[in-house]
Amino acid sequence: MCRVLFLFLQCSINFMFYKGHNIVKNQNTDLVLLTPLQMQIVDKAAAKTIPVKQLMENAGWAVTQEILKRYKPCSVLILCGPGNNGGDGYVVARLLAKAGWPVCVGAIGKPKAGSDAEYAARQWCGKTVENLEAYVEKASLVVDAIFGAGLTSNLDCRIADLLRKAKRVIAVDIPSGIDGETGQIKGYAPYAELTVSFFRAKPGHYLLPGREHMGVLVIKDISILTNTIFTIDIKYWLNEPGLWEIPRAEIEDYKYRRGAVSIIGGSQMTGAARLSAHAALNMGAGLVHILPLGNNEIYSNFSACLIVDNDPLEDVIQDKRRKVWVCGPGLSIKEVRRTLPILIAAGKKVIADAGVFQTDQIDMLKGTSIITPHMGEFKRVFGEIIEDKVSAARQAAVKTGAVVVLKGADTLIVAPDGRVAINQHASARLATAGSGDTLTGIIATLLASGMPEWESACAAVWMHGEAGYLCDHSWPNAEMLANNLGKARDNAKIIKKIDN
Ligand SMILES: NC(=O)C1=CN([C@@H]2O[C@H](COP(=O)(O)OP(=O)(O)OC[C@H]3O[C@@H](n4cnc5c(N)ncnc54)[C@H](OP(=O)(O)O)[C@@H]3O)[C@@H](O)[C@H]2O)[C@H](O)CC1
Ligand SMILES: [K+]
Repeated sequence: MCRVLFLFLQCSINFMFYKGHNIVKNQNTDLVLLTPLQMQIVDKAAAKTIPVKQLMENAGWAVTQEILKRYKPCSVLILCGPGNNGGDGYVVARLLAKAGWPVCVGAIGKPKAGSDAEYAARQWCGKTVENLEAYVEKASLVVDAIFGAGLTSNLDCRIADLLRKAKRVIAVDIPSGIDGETGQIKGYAPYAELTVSFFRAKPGHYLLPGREHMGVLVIKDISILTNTIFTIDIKYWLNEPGLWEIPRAEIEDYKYRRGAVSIIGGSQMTGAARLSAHAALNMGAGLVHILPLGNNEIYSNFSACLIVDNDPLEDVIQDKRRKVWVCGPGLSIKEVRRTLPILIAAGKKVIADAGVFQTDQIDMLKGTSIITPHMGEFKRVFGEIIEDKVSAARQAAVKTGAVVVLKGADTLIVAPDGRVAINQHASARLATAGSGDTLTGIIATLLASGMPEWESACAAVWMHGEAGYLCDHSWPNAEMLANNLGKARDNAKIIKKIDN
């Protein structure tokens, strides 16, 4: 009850800040992810009201509290780099030693004269060791305060070798070597068992491969005010309820207002379109049509709730109430070429999946609303990833004008205007045949119910993950996922109620 009240108050305050502000629009600030560069801007803004020395003290205190909460006293080596990450490390050393723990510091580089990190280093009166190789092997815990947001290039081999020898690592802000924006590894990065970061998480905490290195990730408040976020053009969010809102069923709803989903049904691989339809029906679409390109009987026998079109596509698209179409699941390239251009030319909102990714013809996708490739399909259409996958997905979104759902263990939902949501709400067990068709049906339902493109895709990806979690310990197949969607939708609303 208290938590609900607290969250309600917090969100009301957040909402007051949102109003009238044109950068973060009606979106839960708790879900904002800040790039290292944006974090520097926040730090600078925060430093106008709280000195950096105090922020550093708060950061070090926050890390110390997490260590004291989780571990019994043991020998700790704190590796401190030359910047403020190292500064946080010196604070941890002082506070842990004060709590009676056997602590020593290993200095990797020297803080700049007059810097806040140098100030923190001077406050450390305990043991500083030189022979780091020997100490790192002996220490029960190694605190990695070498580099955080300020990492600029690959980790030096000596530092990498040192970290390799550590048995159990606790990372301050982020494990050294992980790029806070992309989650990529710069040379080497340790696998921490606990990572304590501050104010807001960074994209690199959730993007793979970085995410695998975090262990338990804890984000601590260090007294930076939420309103410092509003000076920044936020582009990254964690995909959780609160980032989007699912329309409620209203008493005056009728089937077309709830949303009509139309699916092109392949003539050979008929399971995919049926799975999309099954998901749309279970997600609460007002009505679901399949337009078969052959094999009508199998679609007609599928479900009494499904409407199977008898007329050709050219006629069916005249129905203005049928705005949202799924094109691709189970389709051959020939079938895609026969249908996709007609849908786009008719101004339909098209969710393009599977069969549309069989060529490298990007132009074919222009005018679609949402595309949902997995990494293999993405590379086939857009080529190898040269920088990182977020940049590649952003470029693809700009080129096609569509929201790109780049499916994987860290599914990205990227809008042509640059917004990126990172999804971690999914288990590896979702990787099963038909799972993508189910996702397409969920997206179509939400889009047909009036949600905007990016929000529909974000909500659908979360609910797809939730449906997988609802399968408990069994291995979900696509039908089981679809069967859990009603409950997944309810759960999204329950969490949403608390957050807003
Ligand atoms: N609000 C907050 O979240 C706060 C965070 N704090 C902590 O501050 C760090 C960020 O501090 P910063 O000083 O910007 O950066 P780092 O400590 O990560 O590193 C900067 C120094 O490291 C050198 N560097 C960078 N990469 C390498 C490399 N590959 N090899 C060798 N040296 C490297 C860099 O040298 P330059 O020549 O590039 O300048 C710097 O000397 C954040 O992560 C938090 O832990 C604050 O304590 C309080 C508020
Ligand atoms: K670190």
